Order: sequence, then C-alpha cells, then structure tokens
Amino acid sequence: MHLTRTAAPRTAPCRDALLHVSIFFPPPPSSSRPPLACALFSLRALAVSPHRVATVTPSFFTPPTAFLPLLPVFPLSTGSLPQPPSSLPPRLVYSSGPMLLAIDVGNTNISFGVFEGEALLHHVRSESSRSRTPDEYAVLVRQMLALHGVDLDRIDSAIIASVVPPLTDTMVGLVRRAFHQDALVVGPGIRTGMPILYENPREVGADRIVNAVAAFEWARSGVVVVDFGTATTFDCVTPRGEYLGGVIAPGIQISAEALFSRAARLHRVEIALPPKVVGRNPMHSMQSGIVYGYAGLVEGLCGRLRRELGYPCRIIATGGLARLIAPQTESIEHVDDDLTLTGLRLLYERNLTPRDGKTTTSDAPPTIPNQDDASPRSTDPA
Ligand SMILES: Nc1ncnc2c1ncn2[C@@H]1O[C@H](COP(=O)(O)OP(=O)(O)O)[C@@H](O)[C@H]1O
Ligand SMILES: CC(C)(COP(=O)(O)O)[C@@H](O)C(=O)NCCC(=O)O
Ligand SMILES: [K+]
Repeated sequence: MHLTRTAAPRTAPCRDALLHVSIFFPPPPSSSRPPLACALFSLRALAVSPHRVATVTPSFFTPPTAFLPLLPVFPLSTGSLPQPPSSLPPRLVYSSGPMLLAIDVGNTNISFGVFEGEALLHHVRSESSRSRTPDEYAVLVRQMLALHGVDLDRIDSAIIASVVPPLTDTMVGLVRRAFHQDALVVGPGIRTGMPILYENPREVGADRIVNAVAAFEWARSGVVVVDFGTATTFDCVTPRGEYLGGVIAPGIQISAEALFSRAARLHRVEIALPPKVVGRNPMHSMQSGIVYGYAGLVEGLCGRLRRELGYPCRIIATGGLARLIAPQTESIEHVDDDLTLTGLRLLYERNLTPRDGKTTTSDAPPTIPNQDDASPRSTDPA
C-alpha cells in the first residue's frame, strides 16, 4: 500500500545506547550564532556526548535547508568534541515533518509514543487513572511531551488502543483538546491486515491485536507474542498472518500482590532476581517463587503452544517485566519494549488513504467487525 505520510527519517531503533535530541534554537534572525555553533553549544550545555546522539530534531528552524551545514558537525568535529567510535556512527536526522501520537491504554499504565515516520522519537508513560478528565490528561500529556522537547505543533495524527473502556473516550477527548485531531481508535471497523480467528473478534483485547500485528511484521512467520502487562498475554499468529488467539495468565505484579496481601507474615518484596533458586529468607524465597515460577509458566505455556500449533514459531516478548523474565527462559528469543507502540504505528499506516493522507475505515472490508456484524469470523482479504 502506498502511504502518503511525509517520508520518514529512518533511524535504527538503538535506544539503549543512543539519544534522540531535540534542540530549540532562536529563529535565525534573532540568533547571533550560526546554526553549527548553536548545535555544538547546545549539546555541550546539555553535557550530551555526540557519541550517543542518534537523531537531532531541531525546532524553530526556518527553512530546514538553512541548517544543512549541521550535517557534518559530529563526524567531522575534533578538539573538545570526541570522535564517535566507528561502531556507533551518529545518525543525524534533520526534519520538521508531521508526527504521530500513539496511545496504548493498559490496565496499569498508559504509554504515549511520538513517531516521526517509522522512528519512535519519544515515549512517556502515565498511570491508568480513571478519575482524570480529558482536560487533565491534555495538560499532563502536553507537559510530559514538552519536557522531552517535542514540538507539539507537529503532532497531526493520533491512534489509540485501549483495554480500559472508560479511558477510551477520555483519550479521544485528550487528543481533541491537546492536538485538535480526531484519533483513530483500534476497534470494530479498522483495517488490520490480519484476519482474526478468535471465536468473537469483538471480544479480543485491542492491545493483543496490536501486538500480533507488530510481532508478525517482525517475524514474518508463525509467531507467539508474550506481553507482561497487568495480565500476561500470549498471542499466536499463523505463518499466513492470521490471529488465532492465545492465553491470558495473571500478571506477575498482581500475582505477587495477591501473595503479599493474603499471607499474614509475607511482606511486599521487590520483584527481582534472587541470588539462588533455594531462598534462605522470606524475601529470597518469594522472589524465587515469583521470578522462577513465572519463568516456568512461560516455558510451560510456550512448549504447549508450540506443540498444539504444530508449525515453527518465533517468540517475542514485551511489557513491564519482560526484561526480567525473558533471560530466565529459553523460549523467548527477543524483547521489544516498544512492540505495542510499533503495532499502533503500523495500524495507523494501514488505515491511511493514498488520497489525502488521513485515516479512513470505510473503503475496505474491516478486520475487526462492526458491532452489528452478525458473523463471528473475520475474513479480511488483505
Ligand atoms: N519499567 C518497569 N520496571 C519494572 N516493572 C514495571 C515496569 N513497567 C511496568 N512494570 C510493572 O509491570 C506491570 C505491567 O506494566 P504494563 O506493561 O505497563 O501493563 P499494562 O499494559 O497492563 O498497563 C505493572 O504491574 C508494573 O508495576
Ligand atoms: C487480557 C487483557 C486484560 C490484557 O490487558 P493489559 O494487561 O495489557 O492491561 C486485555 O487484553 C483484555 O481485557 N482483553 C479482553 C479479553 C480477551 O482478549 O479475550
Ligand atoms: K499492554
């Protein structure tokens, strides 16, 4: 499908090591410094090593081409600014294009991701509070994004996946108030490109579909995605890219909370790796049960799923505690903290029209059926 969104800067997602830097400059007429000096000055002032700069997003640049001299700044800089190691060449991106706000509403946290093209530039989180109003969320999100240096005027589209029904409309309201846009909501009628073989596709959690879409894009084969959220979900995609269904298990944190609150002598412990499987105090004993017990749950379920599915499948994980559990398992091959946000971006792109670059849900058979669709099965031909 041809996309009409402004061509994206392509930056490899290497967020562990690299930073995305937004620098705010005074408009050229009022600035006494040339842009190149401004960039060096700003990075030094922020104590940012150029080694770690993945993208630089200059704001208030008019016109962008005036700042092309910035491009060779880091690779060529010598003297007080060190040369980047050859294994980590800085990837500088100069752009002032539109940005997409992706909102993932889980039962514990709401994640807000800002994409420019395929690059996730910023990621902020808030708790999933049902008592905040859309106005309160609008202020909160604008402030959080501004703190990250996001040029808020560039957010021209939004997509929401929510598994907390009362928060869905709140998020739609937030996007209207804060960004004057109508958000696309993942639900009945949107194109996913993925046939949904759940008995009743309307019952499956939007986050599970979003994860499945991103996981299949990653694997391009049969795949199981494990999301360590409030619940731990396992979602299976066939080698043909069909969503089959999966498993909902009690999440790690809520399982542990049940243990702490129901046993009189057990107090809350940090969910962390204990030194050994054999715990010799209450804290280590509980940590062992929680972490290794949960790793066992994951291994057991992945084995059963593999046997039942009968096709080779890759296994990818995401969610709050994925990085703690995944290394304790043999089945999980890869952890992607941003998998759900990536899935939201993919779904947004799949619902763009080539005509005007805005999303529509009307001109193709939906994958998540409308509420009045009597058929329980989805047959997206995409
Ligand atoms: N960065 C983190 N480090 C440790 N625990 C986390 C982190 N993020 C989330 N958690 C824990 O993981 C659980 C699920 O988080 P999250 O993935 O945000 O769930 P949901 O999508 O259901 O809102 C929560 O209980 C939270 O305490
Ligand atoms: C299973 C879930 C509770 C997971 O939510 P999360 O842990 O991400 O907050 C959510 O996807 C949900 O409410 N699903 C509806 C039921 C289903 O998917 O079958
Ligand atoms: K989630």
